[in-house]
Parts: sequence; structure tokens; C-alpha cells
Amino acid sequence: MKQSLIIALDFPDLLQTETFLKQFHSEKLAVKVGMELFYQNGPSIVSFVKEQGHDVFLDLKLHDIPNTVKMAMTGLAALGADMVNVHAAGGQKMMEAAMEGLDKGTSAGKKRPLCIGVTQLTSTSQEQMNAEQNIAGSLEDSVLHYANLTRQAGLDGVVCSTHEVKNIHERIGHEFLTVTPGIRSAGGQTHDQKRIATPEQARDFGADAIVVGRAITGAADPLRAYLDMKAAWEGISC
Ligand SMILES: O=C(O)c1cc(=O)[nH]c(=O)n1[C@@H]1O[C@H](COP(=O)(O)O)[C@@H](O)[C@H]1O
Repeated sequence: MKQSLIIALDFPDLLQTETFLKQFHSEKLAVKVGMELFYQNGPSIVSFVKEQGHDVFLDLKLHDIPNTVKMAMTGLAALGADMVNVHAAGGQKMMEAAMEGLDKGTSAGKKRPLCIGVTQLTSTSQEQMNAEQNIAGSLEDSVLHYANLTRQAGLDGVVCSTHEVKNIHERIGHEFLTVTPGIRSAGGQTHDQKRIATPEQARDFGADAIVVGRAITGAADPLRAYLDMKAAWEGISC
């Protein structure tokens, strides 16, 4: 899923998902199935989207005791998603258990899904982190701390905002994936996101993939919004 623009399929049901995807005709997409769609439609939504030829990031942000996460990941590995995630705040042991579960659940001859750790949600501000999570210091340091922990646990990368990408790549390495939500066109509505960036900024800072939801799914012409966003991300003028 490297260098992808991942569309967040934040829809409540299969019909809306199907109607949305039809607008893209035969374009092979990278899409994200998150809690809203998964919890209301069940695991078959993953095979449905895979059968359309799209890559799938299954974003369930697991965060529980190590054994529970391991067993859950064993099941998720069999669904055929290309990437899954956990909350890095669950700790190193939990993330190691996630990897064990994924290895166990991946059938012989198949590729293990990539696994990434969510650092600080892009809806979290510096002030919120300090006050509500009672974490002192800068948000950038907290993200780097979680990224290091994620690396030590053997995961493939992190979810972070565009603003932390450069620091993570410089300190941890460029092969460590940085997947960045909170993407908006210049002047676009921010909604509940706090650490936002444009696709051009994501490219300039070296993000490995961007996640875009409402700027595409809520657009009057989603295909046009996708093509514009993709061109900006890839540095092509259209
Ligand atoms: O893991 C994620 O995908 C995620 C992590 C994060 O820190 N922030 C974040 O917004 N996301 C997801 O990325 C998508 C962003 O949606 P929009 O704000 O509509 O572009 C949503 O589906 C979120 O669940």
C-alpha cells in the first residue's frame, strides 16, 4: 500500500459502499474499511471489497490485553486484508502479540498483512494530549516515542499526522511506513481533525500513504475529488 491514496470507506452499509465504488468504474483503488462499516456489515465486507480488485486497509485499531489482541489478529489475518492496525498505546507486549497472531493466522504461501501502530490520533491536539491523557511534553515527542515502541515490537510502520513524518523517517528510517490521515485540500473543512495537511504537504514531508475520507466521500463529485486529490499527492498538475 506504499505511495497509495487510501479512501476511507466510512459508510454504514453495503449499498452505500457499492454505490460509491461503482463511480470509480475499473480504477483499482486502495480503500480503508473502518469500524463503522465493519461493525455493521461483518467480516464479509473485506472479501466483498477485495473481490472488486481493491487493496484493503482494515482499520479496527485493536487495543486490549496481549492475548485478546493475538487471538483477534489470528482471525483478522485470514480475512485477506492488506494492512491492519493497533493502538501503540496498548504497549510493546500487545503489539508483539498482534504480530504473533498475524503470523499464526496467515495461510501458508500468503503474505502477512502489514501491521501499523496508531500513535496519537490526528484528532488530538497538543493541549488535549497534555490535559486529557496527562502526557507532559510535546506531541511530536509522544508520536516519536510510540513510533519507536512500534518499531521495537516489529511492526511495519505507524499512523501519524503529516507533521511528524519527517522526524520519524529521520530517526527510525525511511523504510518504516508512515500512513497519514487528516488530509484536506487547502481551505477544506477540517471537521473533527486537529493535525491536518494538504496532499502536497504529505508528499513533500515524505508520507508513505495518505488516508482521505470526507474530502472525497462527501464531495458532490467523488471521482473528480479523488482524481484531484491523487494528482496533488502524486505531484501531477491536471
Ligand atoms: O487509523 C486511521 O485510519 C486514523 C487514525 C488517525 O489518527 N486519524 C484518522 O482520522 N484515522 C482515520 O482516517 C479517516 C479520516 O477521515 P476524514 O477525516 O474524513 O478524512 C477516518 O476513517 C479515521 O478513522
